[in-house]
Amino acid sequence: MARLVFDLDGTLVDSAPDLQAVANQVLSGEGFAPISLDEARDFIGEGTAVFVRKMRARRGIPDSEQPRLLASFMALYENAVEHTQPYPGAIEILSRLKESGHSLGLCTNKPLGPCMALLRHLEIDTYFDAITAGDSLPVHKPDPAPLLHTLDSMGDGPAFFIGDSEIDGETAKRAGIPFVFFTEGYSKVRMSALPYTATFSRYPFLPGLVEAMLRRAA
Ligand SMILES: O=C(O)COP(=O)(O)O
Ligand SMILES: [Mg+2]
Repeated sequence: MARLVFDLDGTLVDSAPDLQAVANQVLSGEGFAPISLDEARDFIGEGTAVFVRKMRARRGIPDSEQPRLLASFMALYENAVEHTQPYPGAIEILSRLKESGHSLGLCTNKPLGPCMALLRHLEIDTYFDAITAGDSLPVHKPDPAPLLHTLDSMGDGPAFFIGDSEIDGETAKRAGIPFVFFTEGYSKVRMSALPYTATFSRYPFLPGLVEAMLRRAA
């Protein structure tokens, strides 16, 4: 059986509309124009502090405002679940993989508060044997520590990291874990630039892919 660690934003769920809504509430409170959904997608991947930094830069808001705007952002982000949708089939396939005996983990740069609020909202908070969020450790992805920390509490077995971005690819590479690339998320680079072992675009393809990778690893 495998240890399957998933990224969250852009991999299991499309959360960009919620991040866009939070950003636009913060921006409108400061008298600035809103950001588009594409901009929100572009800013996701390296955690909330980086999202807020990129959002500020887009509107020319000075660095000195980072702590204050990050705090306003976090307060609204804590329960931002309403506009987030799982990718088609993601939840069913997670549950099928779990029933087949695989161990599931989550390694995200989303902070633990909004991460858990979202998992509870989707009723999948009990699916995971280990969860490492963006603020669980002093470092976050692409540092390999969060991925290795997640795997540590998942027993034994071949490990795979399933994610949507170059940050995830880099994390997997530095941890020495094969990377499975979900192509429908928020990646900003060409696919050929990513160090992936396998790739999929639709969740129903994932169980077969996992079986094939396990056969190859055996
Ligand atoms: O919150 C982010 O910036 C990214 O989150 P992710 O690691 O789940 O993609
Ligand atoms: Mg992601």
